[in-house]
Amino acid sequence: MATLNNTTSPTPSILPQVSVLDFFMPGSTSMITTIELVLSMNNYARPLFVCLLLLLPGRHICRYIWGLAETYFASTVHVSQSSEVYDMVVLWVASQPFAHRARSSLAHVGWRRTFSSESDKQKKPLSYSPWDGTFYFMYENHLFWFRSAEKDAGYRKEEAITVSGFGSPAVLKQFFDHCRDEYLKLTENKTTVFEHQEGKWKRTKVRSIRPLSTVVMKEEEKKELVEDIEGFLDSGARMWHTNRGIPYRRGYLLYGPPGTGKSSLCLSIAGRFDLDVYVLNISDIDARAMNTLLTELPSRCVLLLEDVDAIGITQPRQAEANTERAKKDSAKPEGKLPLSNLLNALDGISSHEGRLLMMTTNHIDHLDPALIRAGRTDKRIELPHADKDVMFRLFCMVFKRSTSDIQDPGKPTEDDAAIEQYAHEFVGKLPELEFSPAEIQSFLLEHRGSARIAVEKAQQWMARTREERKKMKRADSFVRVSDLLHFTKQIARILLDWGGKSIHICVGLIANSS
Ligand SMILES: Nc1ncnc2c1ncn2[C@@H]1O[C@H](COP(=O)(O)OP(=O)(O)OP(=O)(O)O)[C@@H](O)[C@H]1O
Repeated sequence: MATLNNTTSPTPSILPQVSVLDFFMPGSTSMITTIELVLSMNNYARPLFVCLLLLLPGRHICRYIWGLAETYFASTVHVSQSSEVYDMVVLWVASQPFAHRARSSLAHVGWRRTFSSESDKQKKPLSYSPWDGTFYFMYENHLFWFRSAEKDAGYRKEEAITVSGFGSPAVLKQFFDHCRDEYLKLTENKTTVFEHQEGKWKRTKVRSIRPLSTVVMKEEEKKELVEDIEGFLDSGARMWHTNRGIPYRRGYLLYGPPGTGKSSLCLSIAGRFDLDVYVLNISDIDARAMNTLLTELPSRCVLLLEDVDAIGITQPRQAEANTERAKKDSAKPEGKLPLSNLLNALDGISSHEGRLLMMTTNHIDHLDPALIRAGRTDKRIELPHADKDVMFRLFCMVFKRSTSDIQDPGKPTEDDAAIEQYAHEFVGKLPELEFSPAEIQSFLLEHRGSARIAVEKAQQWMARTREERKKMKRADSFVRVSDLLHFTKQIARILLDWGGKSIHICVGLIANSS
């Protein structure tokens, strides 16, 4: 109790003096009061109070010391979201225990499954990665910390991460190599497809490699293509080209009607040579963005330009330069990339060496000769509608048993000889070069439970498909007629307008002259 009395009694006696002090040193009154309060505290309260007082600046001091240590002794690697390294690190981090304990996380739908071979049983599985904070972990007995935050990347926000650690930068690099190895394990036997978004390459799909044998086409042509690419990707090929001053690039054009396997062949080739596919959507970008994207391509990859006839770059260059209309066209949002820019980017000084260019088109005759001249397009491969051989092989591919198929034990299965027999019957019922492999495959899949039923229904399907095509053609020609009517109306309106104006001018002139 005595102590309590002591704490209260001195305060009023010093007030008159401190108010004068306060005049010269604002805040000194309360400081002196606090000191007196501490001095008058009992033995337990005093150290407790002192500890609390120390703790407050202590936190700042610690942070300051940590900052200094980080600046002078830690190594840091920065990774932006648009880089593939981001996936490597975040995938590794997401699989670590500290990530599961993180109180702040970013949720993703089906993200890890993109890479792994987990079954698709679960609908929209969620995965989490630590987000917005600092997360500490041990790697090879070194303390590392991972930070993620949103950063300003010019006109938009971009997620960025940093990984830091004390000690030699070599350990940090070793950590990144480890993340890379884990990532490569996940993408083994997979083809990664990149597309561009906001001027940056972004991984959009990771697909299981499609075996080349599943793309049904003329075998000699396929073999020739594979050998050509093998030669191009050979370890000594780059030097060979350099020594002879020949640009180290190769271009292929795959052409044919829709659904004949052009895209499938590109993906399959990429898988066969363990290359990633970069899909360039030309209708979406201007010349500058395209140049930047091309310079960011890795040293070995497939650059895919799909439907080159349909992207507004097909006008011959002469016409492009001369006609007013072409100038107007080039201002349109679609096809805003002039052909000359594309050609320069593909094989000009700044173009990328070591890439495989694959272009696909449904209309080779619509293409500018400059785009498909030798040197830009080294090989042209036609993928036509299905002939007898293609139909036969498609049939066998769908119905023959594969060793990795999961068999239904209750279901009788036909042996390969019987399937081949059915395949011959099937081929006999359909005409050559009328249907695309995609159409035939789709029909066969409809009846994949029974080869016999597929054969029985083949002619019915053929008649139905022909009928559907006729209807589509009629609808198409109707659209064309209505387009023509619309066009005629426009012309008539312009003529009337023009005629009206001329009469008006003539009347005006006559009136003036009289
Ligand atoms: N030659 C083929 N061999 C095996 N499958 C094929 C073949 N052609 C088409 N298909 C199948 O048809 C579907 C469509 O094929 P794909 O997209 O490769 O055709 P495409 O020629 O690129 O068509 P488009 O010109 O419309 O882009 C795919 O599922 C593919 O498996």
